[in-house]
Amino acid sequence: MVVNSPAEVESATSSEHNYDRITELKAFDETKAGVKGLVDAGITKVPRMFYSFPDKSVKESDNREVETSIPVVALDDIDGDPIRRKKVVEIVREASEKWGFFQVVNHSIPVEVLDEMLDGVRKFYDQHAEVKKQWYTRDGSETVVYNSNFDLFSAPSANWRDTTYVNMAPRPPNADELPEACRDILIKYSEYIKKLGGCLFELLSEALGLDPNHLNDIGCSEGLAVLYHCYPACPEPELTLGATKHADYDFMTVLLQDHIGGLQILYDDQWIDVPPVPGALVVNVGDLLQLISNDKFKSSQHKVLANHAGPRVSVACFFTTGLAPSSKIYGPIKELLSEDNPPKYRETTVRDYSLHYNAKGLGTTPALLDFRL
Ligand SMILES: O=C(O)CCC(=O)C(=O)O
Ligand SMILES: [Fe+2]
Repeated sequence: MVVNSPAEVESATSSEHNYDRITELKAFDETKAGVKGLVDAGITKVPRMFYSFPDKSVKESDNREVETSIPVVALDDIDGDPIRRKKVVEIVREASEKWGFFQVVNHSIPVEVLDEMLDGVRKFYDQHAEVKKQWYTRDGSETVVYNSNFDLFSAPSANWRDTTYVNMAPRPPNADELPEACRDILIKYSEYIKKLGGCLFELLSEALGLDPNHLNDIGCSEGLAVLYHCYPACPEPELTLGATKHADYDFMTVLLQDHIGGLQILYDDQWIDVPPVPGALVVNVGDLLQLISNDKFKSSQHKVLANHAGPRVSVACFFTTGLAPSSKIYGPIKELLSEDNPPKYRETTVRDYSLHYNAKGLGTTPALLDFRL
């Protein structure tokens, strides 16, 4: 059966849902070669397991012009010039309330380091499938977790991407446990990102009207998980997605994307492009920051389109301790609450929130809603 319009995709994916999906998923997973393996083998049709469902919550026919796009903020001089810092905090506040997203430039990570990081990711995924296989696993306790679709067996549709995941803080792995293809730059880049993360959490604290150290002091920048993605060129990009609509499960994400583009955020029922800006990093508020800010800051849903061009690579740095054992309890920050602003969420640990999010997988209802009081 040849399928090409979204309506036909929907009908195919629902009426033929009993096609041998599980067998196909298992066969795909057992190749340990990911989506890149399919593309390298010369596939010309997107297999059904990757078909995405039309998103009924978004008005596709609505062509309203959106008057603005997410801001790009320059971070130079914010330590030496209090007036400039105030301006930057104001932009960060507005963007975090309205979009949950902004981009930063002049962030003190040299552009050569950004380029080297993206090159390292390309080098990792360009390795022969037999070499990469050693890292392919679904065991989250491994130091390096490379696979395609962490939720392959639970999500309604698979994404056209492969991902590798490494926890770089608070307990970084030994260098020799990391893949040689990107080892050195991964360590160097993580150091830069930890520093930048500390500085961004200061700005976010100030934007919430708190002491600059508040978010760092309560542990928001304690954990860093680095996820590097590969979105191979797709022969039929209209049938699938690079990443299904989702919000991030951490406090904050700092994303490095290459020149190809495809990242979009959902704002006022419309998809807005997050265009690649040379030298920029994309910053977004995660679910846990929305929770502790009691909805002042927004963890926006976003997705990644599949593309004929590629592979697109990106590096998403998640500020979270993820599934590591955690005893710290997070709930809406007391200083932000009042009679008019009572807590909107129940308390949780980072681990419990992450477990809940992972169990749901992408493409379901937002995990954060399940923590609302
Ligand atoms: O690759 C991208 O542009 C976005 C990745 C992303 O949304 C994620 O890792 O959560
Ligand atoms: Fe994301």
